[in-house]
Amino acid sequence: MTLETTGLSKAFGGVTALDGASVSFHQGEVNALIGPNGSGKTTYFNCVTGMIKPDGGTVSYQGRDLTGKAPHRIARAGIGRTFQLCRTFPRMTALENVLSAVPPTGLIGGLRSARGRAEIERAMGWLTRLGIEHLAGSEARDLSWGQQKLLELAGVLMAEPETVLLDEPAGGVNPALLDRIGVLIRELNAEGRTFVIVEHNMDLVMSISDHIVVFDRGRPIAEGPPSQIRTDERVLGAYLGV
Ligand SMILES: Nc1ncnc2c1ncn2[C@@H]1O[C@H](COP(=O)(O)OP(=O)(O)OP(=O)(O)O)[C@@H](O)[C@H]1O
Repeated sequence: MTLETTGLSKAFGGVTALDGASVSFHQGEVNALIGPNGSGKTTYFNCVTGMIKPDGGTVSYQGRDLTGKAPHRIARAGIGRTFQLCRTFPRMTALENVLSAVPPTGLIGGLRSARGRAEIERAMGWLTRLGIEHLAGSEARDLSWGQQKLLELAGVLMAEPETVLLDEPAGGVNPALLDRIGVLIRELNAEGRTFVIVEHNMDLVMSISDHIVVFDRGRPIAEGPPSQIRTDERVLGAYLGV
C-alpha cells in the first residue's frame, strides 16, 4: 500500500462530501478514482494533499501519518498533484512556469536553484518529454487547454514526486492529445511512479488503470481491476441511478 485513508470525512455546511472514506491505493500502479459527479473525488484529493483539513479520519503515505499536514509538507513527502481547472501562471512562459514549480526544498530554495543551468535543462527535459518544448518561450495563456494541462504536469514532475495525483487529465482535451496523455502516464508509471487519477473518460480509465476505486456519495462502493469494475452491478447502479 502506498496511500491509505481511513474513515476520511468532510462536510461543507449540510453537504457530506466525504463520508468515512477508507481507501488504499497501490504502490507502483496506475490507480483510478472514479464516481458520479459530486461523489467526493476532488474533496478526497484536497484532503489528501492538505488543501483542506478533513473533519475526521486519517491519511497515511508510505506508513507515515500525513493527516492535516500542510500542502508543502505533503509535497515534500513525495506526493504531487494537478488540478481539475489547471493551475499555470498565464503571463509567464512555459519554461518559467516549469522552473517556478515549488520544489520540496521550499520556495526560496526553488527560486534560487531555478536560475541554475542544470535546472533549466531539467525543465526543458520535461517540456520535451511532454512534447511541448517548442512552446517553451510562449506565454502559458497562449497555449491550448490540453497543452496547459501538459505544462501543469511538467511543473509537477519537476519536483520528482514518487506519487502523482491527476484531477481529470483528459477533461476538455482533444482526442490526439488524449492518446498521448494515456501513453505518457503508462511510461511514467513504468519508470516507477505511482498514479492516482480522477477521471470521467471511461475509455482512458479502463485502458490505463491497474486498480480502480469507485466512489458514490463520499465513500468507496467497489474496487478492483478494470475487468471487474466494468461489470460490477453497484458501479453500474451508481452511474445509471438504478
Ligand atoms: N468548497 C465547497 N463548498 C461547498 N460544497 C462543496 C465544496 N466542495 C465540494 N462541495 C460539495 O461536496 C460534494 C462533493 O464534491 P466533489 O467536488 O468532491 O465531487 P467530485 O466527485 O469531485 O465531483 P465532479 O466529478 O463533478 O468533479 C458536492 O456535493 C459538492 O457540491
